Amino acid sequence: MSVIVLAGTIGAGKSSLTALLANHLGSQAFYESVEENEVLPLFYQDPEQYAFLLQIYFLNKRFAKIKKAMQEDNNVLDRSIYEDSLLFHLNADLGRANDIEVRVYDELLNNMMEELPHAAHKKHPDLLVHIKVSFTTMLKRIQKRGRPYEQLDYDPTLYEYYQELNKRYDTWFANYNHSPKIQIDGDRSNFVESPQAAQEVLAIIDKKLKEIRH
Ligand SMILES: Nc1ncnc2c1ncn2[C@@H]1O[C@H](COP(=O)(O)OP(=O)(O)O)[C@@H](O)[C@H]1O
Ligand SMILES: Nc1nc2c(ncn2[C@H]2C[C@H](O)[C@@H](COP(=O)(O)O)O2)c(=O)[nH]1
Repeated sequence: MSVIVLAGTIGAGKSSLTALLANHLGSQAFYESVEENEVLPLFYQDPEQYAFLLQIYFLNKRFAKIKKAMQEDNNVLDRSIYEDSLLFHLNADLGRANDIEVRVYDELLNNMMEELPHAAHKKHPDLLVHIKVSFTTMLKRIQKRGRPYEQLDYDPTLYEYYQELNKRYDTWFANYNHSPKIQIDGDRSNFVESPQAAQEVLAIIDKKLKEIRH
């Protein structure tokens, strides 16, 4: 069984392209747990208090979604489990998790990653699609989507948080080697409002999937 997974910073366009791609492939989209996530708003209110709990929440939900997504071919996952550690360690580096929490998280993540092949028939996705956006675009997209607790006027310190996150994604993608990968320029391709841009992105993904599977 194979899945395609979307990766990218906050507001990059993962959920939007997940929907487009799943519709194009006639498969199921598995979105990140956000709207029903009771910890997320608490995290943005008090990151020091909730960074660890939020990460355990997301890790657990991601693992469950991978198991479900892997039950059929060509399903599409919104954000990869490989980004979980990036997000948690950014928060830990900002002092929002203590050494014990980091140790507990790292051990749990390692154990769960070892269980992936048994739980999901296959350890890795067929393809990871990274949407790269500039920091300026990231901020614009977060504002456009309009989640109150993500806005800079809610918490101006989110500027540095988002800036560091976007910077770390470049290194993360460069080092990612768990599966074939491609990168989409989210600054230039308006696959949300331009049907032509959407077709172009889907054609790029189709081409890569064909290469991988033949
Ligand atoms: N390529 C794009 N061009 C223009 N707007 C986009 C693009 N990708 C996403 N958006 C918009 O940016 C916001 C965030 O998109 P979303 O898919 O939720 O990103 P993510 O899931 O990566 O956080 C939404 O309002 C969406 O309509
Ligand atoms: N601290 C963490 N926050 C996370 C994680 N995964 C998502 N998120 C946050 C970021 C956004 O506010 C929201 C949705 O993410 P998008 O990238 O889809 O905008 O949830 C995580 O693992 N840790």
